[in-house]
Amino acid sequence: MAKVFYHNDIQEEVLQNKKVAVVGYGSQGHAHAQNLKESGFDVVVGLRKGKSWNKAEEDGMEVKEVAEAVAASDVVMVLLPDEHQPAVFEEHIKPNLKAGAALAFAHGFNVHFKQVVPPSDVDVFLVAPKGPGHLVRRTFEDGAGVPSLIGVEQDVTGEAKNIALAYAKGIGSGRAGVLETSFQEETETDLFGEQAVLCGGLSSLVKAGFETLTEAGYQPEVAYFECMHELKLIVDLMYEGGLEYMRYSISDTAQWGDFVSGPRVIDEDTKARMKDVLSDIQTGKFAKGWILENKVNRPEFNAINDMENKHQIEKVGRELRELMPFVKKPQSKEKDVVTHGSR
Ligand SMILES: NC(=O)C1=CN([C@@H]2O[C@H](COP(=O)(O)OP(=O)(O)OC[C@H]3O[C@@H](n4cnc5c(N)ncnc54)[C@H](OP(=O)(O)O)[C@@H]3O)[C@@H](O)[C@H]2O)C=CC1
Ligand SMILES: CC[C@](O)(C(C)=O)C(=O)O
Ligand SMILES: [Mg+2]
Ligand SMILES: [Mg+2]
Repeated sequence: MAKVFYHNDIQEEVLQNKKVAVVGYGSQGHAHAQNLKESGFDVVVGLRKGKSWNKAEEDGMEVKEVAEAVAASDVVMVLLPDEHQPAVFEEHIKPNLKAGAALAFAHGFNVHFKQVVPPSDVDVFLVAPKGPGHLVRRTFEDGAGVPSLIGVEQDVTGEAKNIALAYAKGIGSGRAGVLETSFQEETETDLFGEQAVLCGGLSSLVKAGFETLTEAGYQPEVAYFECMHELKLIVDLMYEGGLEYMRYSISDTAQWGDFVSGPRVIDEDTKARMKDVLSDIQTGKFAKGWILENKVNRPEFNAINDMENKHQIEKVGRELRELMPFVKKPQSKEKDVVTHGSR
């Protein structure tokens, strides 16, 4: 089994006398900054003036322009959207990085695909939480945490791994487990997971199920509860006890249906297409396409996003969730207004 580091295995002194700049205050940024601060570390948030700046100040954070925050810090965690990192890095981060400082990321995309080339006199590591930023914060507040991967790309001080471990502990990941990886493995597995399973695969599965039922004449509300709402309840069981515990809780009829019909829906052809998705990630084809899409201001991204938000499952879901006050209002609602803002 891979070595997994937990809270008590990790020494945090190596980070205690250092200033940490968290650049960006979005999904990951607000969680890292607040968790690290509450873990007793000295944190400054690096931003441009605007929505996130105001939010970070309201949350009681010390906030500076990116260049100023970087110049004042020993560890610089880059938590900007991946597509904005190269420009901000060139203009504001690289010229202000102190020799011997550490440059850190929560995803290896830009370093692995050489969109960001760090100077040779700094440590470079990643601490990549395996969960959405809002859950990095929420689980921390609940006394738990989200697991993280750490990886070291450059180690000029000889302390890069220990700093990465202390950082991971500071955001709460020591409570869930910290695993060592490389930038390549983190980048490729993270992109694959979000495309084939967690986001792309799942949203396509949910929509296909909803459309199959509604096109057969069933009520959209019934289809929504069946294919979207109940998914969380089923996944919670998998999170707690794997497929086995989920299958223990469901009826034997459902379990038999799982065994005989699941492989009819997700079959060897699906797996072959998953392998194609993985191959496009490994060869850099996906990254090239995403970088180009951003260079031309995202026409395809925006068109698909508009269309997806108008899907019947979204409309019926909004109406039904209004009637379930116990369902948490998504903080990401703000994302609709701010685009990539202070979520
Ligand atoms: N989202 C997630 O849960 C996960 C993300 N990651 C990784 O973490 C990193 C951050 O992602 P995520 O948290 O989603 O990012 P967000 O899209 O939430 O980041 C938005 C933040 O970046 C700021 N920002 C954007 N452009 C600039 C700029 N030019 N100058 C200064 N600040 C800017 C925004 O400020 P403003 O309000 O001024 O626009 C805002 O504070 C990425 O590498 C991602 O892959 C890793 C694991 C999970
Ligand atoms: C699953 C999507 C993710 O990789 C994440 C929350 O871990 C991301 O890039 O947001
Ligand atoms: Mg990701
Ligand atoms: Mg991820």
